[in-house]
Amino acid sequence: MSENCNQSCSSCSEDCAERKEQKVDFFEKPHEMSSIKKVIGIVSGKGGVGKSLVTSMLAVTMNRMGYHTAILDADITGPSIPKAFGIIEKAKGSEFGLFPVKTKTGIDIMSINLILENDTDPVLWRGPIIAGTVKQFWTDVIWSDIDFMFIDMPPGTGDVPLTVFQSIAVDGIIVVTSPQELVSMIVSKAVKMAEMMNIPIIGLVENMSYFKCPDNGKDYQIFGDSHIEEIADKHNLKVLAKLPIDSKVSAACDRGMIEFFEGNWLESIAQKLERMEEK
Ligand SMILES: Nc1ncnc2c1ncn2[C@@H]1O[C@H](COP(=O)(O)OP(=O)(O)OP(=O)(O)O)[C@@H](O)[C@H]1O
Repeated sequence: MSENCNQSCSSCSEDCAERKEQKVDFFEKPHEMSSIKKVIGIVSGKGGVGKSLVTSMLAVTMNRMGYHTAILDADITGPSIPKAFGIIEKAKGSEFGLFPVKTKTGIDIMSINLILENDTDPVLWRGPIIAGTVKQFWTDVIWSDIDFMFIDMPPGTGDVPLTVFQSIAVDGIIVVTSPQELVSMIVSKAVKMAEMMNIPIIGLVENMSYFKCPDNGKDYQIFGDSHIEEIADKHNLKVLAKLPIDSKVSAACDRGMIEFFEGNWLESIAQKLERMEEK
């Protein structure tokens, strides 16, 4: 016990043996007309590492396997999901709630850009408003018969992702990293956050891991040697996939054609998620 103990664990940050955790359930219920079997959060330590790409590709991969998938784009200040799927129409509502927009292959999507009149308008909102909007995507949107919902989380481990994890009953998270960032620190932060929130980490995905030269077929580690395996071992986690830098993938995102990407990099993750669904 700290020598300055004031007997109030809720206002103290000491990690002492006497600490009494207060278990408060802040979970929000989804819309009463919604049916969502599994919810997977995709997180990253910082922006631009490919979190939205991994979210999109996972939804596409599981959709190809016959599951009804959905994406809740919780990245309110940097929404990139509608563009990757080439969605230009806006979300519609009824007296009961708001409906997600369906992609060409039937994936249900909700994103701030499907509501804003002009999707180039910046979202200049403070944290609580942003977190409130994400909560509404969960409580006010009618998500029908969803087998797997993927949440593209806001980057980092700050206020907004914390509120989202407290409000939405997430079944597991996948951490996306890239070799050039401070992976060790970022994974440690994500692991701590998941522990605090009591959410299982399904594993790590290393994006932009290597480049496969089309001329000689060799793999080159453009951003230097990867340390993802050691880091995963340290935290008793699994490396679920390593994605190459592939200009066809970024071109597909830019043209709104991510549903038609070719590659099976995420199939092993999809099979792992499939086993979760059976439980
Ligand atoms: N493996 C890859 N190969 C080629 N381009 C990639 C790859 N991964 C991501 N990109 C491109 O990098 C850009 C950033 O990716 P993405 O939007 O998925 O990152 P993010 O982590 O979600 O970023 P933010 O948090 O800012 O939304 C996109 O243009 C995407 O197409």
